[in-house]
Amino acid sequence: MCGIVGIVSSEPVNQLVYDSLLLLQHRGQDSTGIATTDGNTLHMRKAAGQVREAYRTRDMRALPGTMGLGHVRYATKGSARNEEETQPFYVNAPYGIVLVHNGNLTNTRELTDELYRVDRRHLNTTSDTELLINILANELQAQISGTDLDLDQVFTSVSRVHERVEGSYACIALIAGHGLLAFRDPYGIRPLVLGRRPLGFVGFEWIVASETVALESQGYEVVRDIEPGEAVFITRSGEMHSRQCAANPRLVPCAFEYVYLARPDSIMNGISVYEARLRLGDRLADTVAAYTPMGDIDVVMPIPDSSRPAAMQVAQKLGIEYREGFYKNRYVGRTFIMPGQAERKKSVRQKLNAMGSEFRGKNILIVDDSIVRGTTSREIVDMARAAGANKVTFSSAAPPVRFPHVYGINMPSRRELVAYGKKIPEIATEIGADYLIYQEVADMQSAIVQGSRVTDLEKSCFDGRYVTGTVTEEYLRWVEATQLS
Ligand SMILES: O=P(O)(O)OC[C@H]1O[C@H](OP(=O)(O)OP(=O)(O)O)[C@H](O)[C@@H]1O
Ligand SMILES: NC(=O)CC[C@H](N)C(=O)O
Ligand SMILES: [Mg+2]
Repeated sequence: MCGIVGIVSSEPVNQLVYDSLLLLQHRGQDSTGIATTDGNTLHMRKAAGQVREAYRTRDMRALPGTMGLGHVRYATKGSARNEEETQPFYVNAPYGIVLVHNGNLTNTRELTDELYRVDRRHLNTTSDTELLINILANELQAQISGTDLDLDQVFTSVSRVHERVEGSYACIALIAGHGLLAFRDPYGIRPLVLGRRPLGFVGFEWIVASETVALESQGYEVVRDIEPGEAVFITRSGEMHSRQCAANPRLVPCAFEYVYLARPDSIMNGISVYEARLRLGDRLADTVAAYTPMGDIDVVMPIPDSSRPAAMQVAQKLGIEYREGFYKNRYVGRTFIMPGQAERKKSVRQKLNAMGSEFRGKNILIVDDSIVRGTTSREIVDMARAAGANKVTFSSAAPPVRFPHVYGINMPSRRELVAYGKKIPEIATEIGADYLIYQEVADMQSAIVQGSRVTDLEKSCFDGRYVTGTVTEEYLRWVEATQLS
């Protein structure tokens, strides 16, 4: 996952894009970039690290213009450390395009070959986003007949992108001199939402972003989610046009957004992330009650931050006291999205500290939102024991992660997953817990979608079923062999 935002206004947008990226920082910490346009010229600043460290005043001054977009990256393809792969990507024809992408393409080998052989385009990195912008540019170029660009040409190009590209992609592009284009893959795997606020007497300032938190915190009205397969084009003068560009769109959003990635105060596809996490806690409590003798638990404890809503609900439903025994260092970011296992492991210790008084002699039920590599759970169980806990029961509000995630979350390799090829008692031994309880897949799905129009979720990392066509055993092996450096 990454965080993306695009804004069309009649006033300078650089600060608005920056502020939006700060609100989306939880979606990516590797690098960031902003591009703006003041008519025909595209201005761009990119840097490694988080938003607050990346832009200085002189960088912001170098980003004039009334249309802009921005990106915070959590790399899933290529390299997290390669500056060349920091987004936005730029191509000079047609017109000049910059693009930001949240997601991961699964037919990159075929696309790389086609772009070279048929389209005669050069790729300079191994980023899937560079592929995507070149496919879009190529299709747009093929549509243009005169010098001007019309809506049909824009939307037909997006239809062609849907035909050629497989995987997940929520994208925003600026076409210099023309407008802002946003589109979502035909399954709507990654999120994208449209908002606006009044500007002047008749017009609106428009925003497109990964999460509603970027809209609401800045006073934008949430208009709606961009539909799977849909494209939205906002002209320089603020007219908004949209069209369904996919042949068979079907909403299958990523379950992991609700489990971990998104901020709890966002609403995605009509589902409040916070409420989904509360319901995950409710269902988990039932499973805990079914498998654990209740006398075995004195307190319920979350692992800050993401498991808090679920843990509160587990405690309430079981009628057991909720205590916060792990104190979180607010200056350490999210550990799961850091690149490299050594850094992730070290950061769990830096991030969380166990308070002895909450553990000594007690039987603890620890609740986390998910267990992926087991980095957090191993350290946490160890810390709980060192702080004097008696029995440690570990529970996860998501089911075991047993399959690679190929749609925009960096868990490409089965051997990295602590649950891969193991039964639950074996995983418990691996993380050092006395008992281990996981959410059931069906309970996770019903907890997330309850009361919404969403009927299915992209949950391949839990059940091994991939919604797009190209994900074969051979592909997974290739991903494992060439995984992110
Ligand atoms: O099994 P693992 O590979 O360790 O991954 C799972 C853990 O990583 C995440 O926490 P993170 O520190 O990233 O963020 P948070 O503060 O939002 O919980 C998640 O909430 C789990 O705690
Ligand atoms: N997490 C993402 O959305 C990553 C986007 C893109 N695949 C990259 O690696 O840069
Ligand atoms: Mg966590």
